Amino acid sequence: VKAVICVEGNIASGKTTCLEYFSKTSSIEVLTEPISKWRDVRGHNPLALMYQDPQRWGITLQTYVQLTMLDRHLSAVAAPVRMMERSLFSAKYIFVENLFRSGKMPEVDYAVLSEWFDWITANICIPVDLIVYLQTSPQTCHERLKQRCREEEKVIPLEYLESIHQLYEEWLIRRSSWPVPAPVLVIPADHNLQRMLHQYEENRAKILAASL
Ligand SMILES: Nc1ncnc2c1ncn2[C@@H]1O[C@H](COP(=O)(O)OP(=O)(O)O)[C@@H](O)[C@H]1O
Ligand SMILES: Nc1ccn([C@H]2C[C@H](O)[C@@H](COP(=O)(O)O)O2)c(=O)n1
Repeated sequence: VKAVICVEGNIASGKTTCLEYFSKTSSIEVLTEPISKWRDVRGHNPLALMYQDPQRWGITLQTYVQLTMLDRHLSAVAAPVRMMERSLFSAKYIFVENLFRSGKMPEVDYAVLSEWFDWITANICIPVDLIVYLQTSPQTCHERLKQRCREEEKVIPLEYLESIHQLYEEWLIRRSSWPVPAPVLVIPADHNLQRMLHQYEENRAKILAASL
C-alpha cells in the first residue's frame, strides 16, 4: 500500500531538514518543493519577480507553482511511503490566499487561479494520507530565513511570515478556512535541531502508520 505524506509549514520552518532526515529510511521516498524551477523557467526567475512586484507577478509565479505541484502529485510513486514538501492545497489556501487577502493580487487574477484550482481538484484525484504540520512561531522562521540567506527572500519582513502563519493556523488548527484533505499530525518545531530530530524519531511510527 502506498501512502502520501505532505510536510507543511511556514517558510524556513524546517521542512527540508525534516525530509532530509526521513530520506535515510529506505521505504520512504522524498520529494522536495520544485523551487529550482520557480527560480528558473526558461531563464526567468518568477520567484524573484513575485517578491519584487507581487501585484504584477504574483499570478505568474502561482500559476507555475500550481503546475509544478500538480506534476509532483501525479509523478509515479517509487517507494511504499512518499513524503513531499507542501502540496497543491497549501499553494492555493496559503500563498494565493495571502497575496489576495493582503491586497497584492487583483481580484481577476485570484478568480482565474481559483477556477484552475477548482477544476483540477474536481477532475483529478490528488491523494494525501497525512499532513505533518511543523508548527513554528513566525519569529523562529524569520531567524532561520535570515540564516539561510536565499537571495530572493531578503525582502521578506516578519509581518509576511506572520500572515502565512495565521493562514496555516486557520487551515490546519482552527479549521475555519478551507477543507483539510487528510488527518493532521502537529509537530512543534521551534526547538533546536537535535531536539527536532529526536521528535521526528518519536513520531516515526505515527508517520509510517499512514501506509498501513
Ligand atoms: N531545528 C532547527 N534549529 C535551527 N535551525 C534550523 C532548524 N531546522 C532547520 N534549520 C535551519 O533553518 C533554515 C531553514 O530550514 P529548512 O529546512 O530549509 O526550512 P524549510 O524547508 O521549511 O524552508 C536552514 O538554514 C536550516 O539549516
Ligand atoms: N505557493 C508558493 C509556495 C512557495 N512560495 C515561496 C515561499 C518561499 O520563498 C519559497 C519556498 O521556500 P520554503 O518555504 O520551502 O523555504 O517559495 C510561494 O511564494 N508560493
